[in-house]
Amino acid sequence: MISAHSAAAVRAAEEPLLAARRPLMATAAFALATRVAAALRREGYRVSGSIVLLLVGGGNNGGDALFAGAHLARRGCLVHAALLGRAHAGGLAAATAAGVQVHDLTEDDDPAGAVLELAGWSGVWVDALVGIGARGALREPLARVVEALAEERAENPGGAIVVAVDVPSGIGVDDGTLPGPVLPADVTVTMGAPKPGLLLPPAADLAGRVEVADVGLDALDDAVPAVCRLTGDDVTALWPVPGPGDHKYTRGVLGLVAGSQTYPGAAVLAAAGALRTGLGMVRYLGPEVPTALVHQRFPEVVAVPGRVQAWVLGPGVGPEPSVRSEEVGEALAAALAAHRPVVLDAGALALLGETFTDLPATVVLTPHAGELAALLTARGEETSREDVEDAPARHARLAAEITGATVLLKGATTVVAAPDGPLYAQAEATGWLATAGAGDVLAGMVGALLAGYGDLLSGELHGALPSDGAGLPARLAAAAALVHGRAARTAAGLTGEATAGGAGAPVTAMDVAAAVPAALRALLG
Ligand SMILES: NC(=O)C1=CN([C@@H]2O[C@H](COP(=O)(O)OP(=O)(O)OC[C@H]3O[C@@H](n4cnc5c(N)ncnc54)[C@H](O)[C@@H]3O)[C@@H](O)[C@H]2O)[C@@H](O)CC1
Ligand SMILES: Nc1ncnc2c1ncn2[C@@H]1O[C@H](COP(=O)(O)OP(=O)(O)O)[C@@H](O)[C@H]1O
Ligand SMILES: [K+]
Repeated sequence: MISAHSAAAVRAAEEPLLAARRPLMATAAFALATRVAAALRREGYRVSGSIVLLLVGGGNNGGDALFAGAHLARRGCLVHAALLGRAHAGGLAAATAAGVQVHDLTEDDDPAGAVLELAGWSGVWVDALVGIGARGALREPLARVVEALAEERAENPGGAIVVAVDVPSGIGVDDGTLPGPVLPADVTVTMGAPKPGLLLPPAADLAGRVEVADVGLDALDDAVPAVCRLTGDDVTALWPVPGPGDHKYTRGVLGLVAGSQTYPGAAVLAAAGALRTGLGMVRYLGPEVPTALVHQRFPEVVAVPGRVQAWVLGPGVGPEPSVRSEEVGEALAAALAAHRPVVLDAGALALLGETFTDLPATVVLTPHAGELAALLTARGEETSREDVEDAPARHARLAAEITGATVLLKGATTVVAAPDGPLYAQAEATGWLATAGAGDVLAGMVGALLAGYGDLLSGELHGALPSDGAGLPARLAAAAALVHGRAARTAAGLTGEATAGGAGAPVTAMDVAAAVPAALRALLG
């Protein structure tokens, strides 16, 4: 698992070390210099003779860069430092002593022009304007400098390597927002632990490759992270694998109220997602047309009511009131009364306007940005789709707090929030996944996982959710999002790992469901 910690948590972990006079900045700077050298070599450049431009702000973030610049100068780089704030005194002295050429632009009439000129002949730009001490959007003149560099980089994408120190300057460190201009990085060297904004959209998309420099913040090992990203190993540990003692009822039965006469296909897609995820049985409850379609594709689906361990309600049901949405409402009331975990998707989300308040965290909502905006607005928090897209984590958390439920907000990076505990941010999807019905498949997958843990989540086995079971629905939802993303990559002809390159090829939602077993095989061995 990749764990990100808030700026405050990082500062708290630093405090005792600084009090004990541990040389944190020296350690950070040495790691930064090493990573800059490695980035140069990856691109096929020699370190000695490379020209490096340090963009230095007035805080310790700039101090890191100045000390790193001294190391790089001693390794034969030609290092320039553009000072855009009152520079860290020790760092400046070290840099000057090592032969770094210092350009004090704090009183310059046109700092953006001066930086652009230096940037034009530099092979690496080190962004150390602000780190975790940033407050809001970059102020002038930093904003203008960053805008000019970002424009130059967009026009000349194969140009300089951009290395951000700790975070790309000006991102919302704790919430992943972009309050103002930010220079996209190729590499972010982050100190001690990743910061939430390096995992959360939209800021995470500007961080490039994130490398963690170990500065010995051991206190963070025991701290609850602010944001997590599950890796393949976490999913392997979580995924229910049947043993010799299992039968279909112990593996989990999922009740599915999805699809309507208008959108019958969603029933098939949600069933496909659930079945490919692995569970004992899917019970489908719906009208004639979708039932026939489901049976045509999956004769193993049982279409009579009976015992279930979890529910998926709402895919392929329109948001407007209808006989079908009433059925969804009745199923939800029954599931809540029986303390069963439930996934609420599409049409079921519209029921949450005024009714069904105070939900348990075992209810998982799966909105996309537009649906989350509608849900929040219906709950008195006027919100547009753009608001959600600008701050996905904040809005997912708000919806979780208002409803009590776990919220899985779909997008290129899928964010999962419970009312408390860490957020999850999973980014393994490919753009090909943005296709009609892919969300229905995901709803089925989340439902199947909840069914696998259904008795535990219902508190039947343990009387109550065990303490390490708090946050389990969010972890399971994040695991489903990881596998869904990897299945899409597999179906598109990419390798499952998100780091693999290549464009791949279009996929349908059914292709994604069909690729889930292959994605799981790669994880479960
Ligand atoms: N405390 C330490 O000794 C360590 C600090 N580290 C580095 O220090 C950084 C944190 O340093 P600081 O607390 O000094 O803070 P920063 O250097 O991140 O930022 C503070 C500076 O930015 C300015 N600033 C803040 N918001 C701004 C805005 N919106 N527009 C323009 N300027 C703005 C402030 O006036 C101040 O000059 C970390 O990100 C990390 O890079 C690391 O070296 C590890 C050890
Ligand atoms: N740009 C993107 N890149 C990768 N995945 C995406 C992107 N946009 C959306 N997705 C994913 O595609 C799926 C689309 O789901 P959704 O919008 O609910 O579609 P539908 O309602 O038609 O099923 C979600 O899993 C979402 O996370
Ligand atoms: K920075």
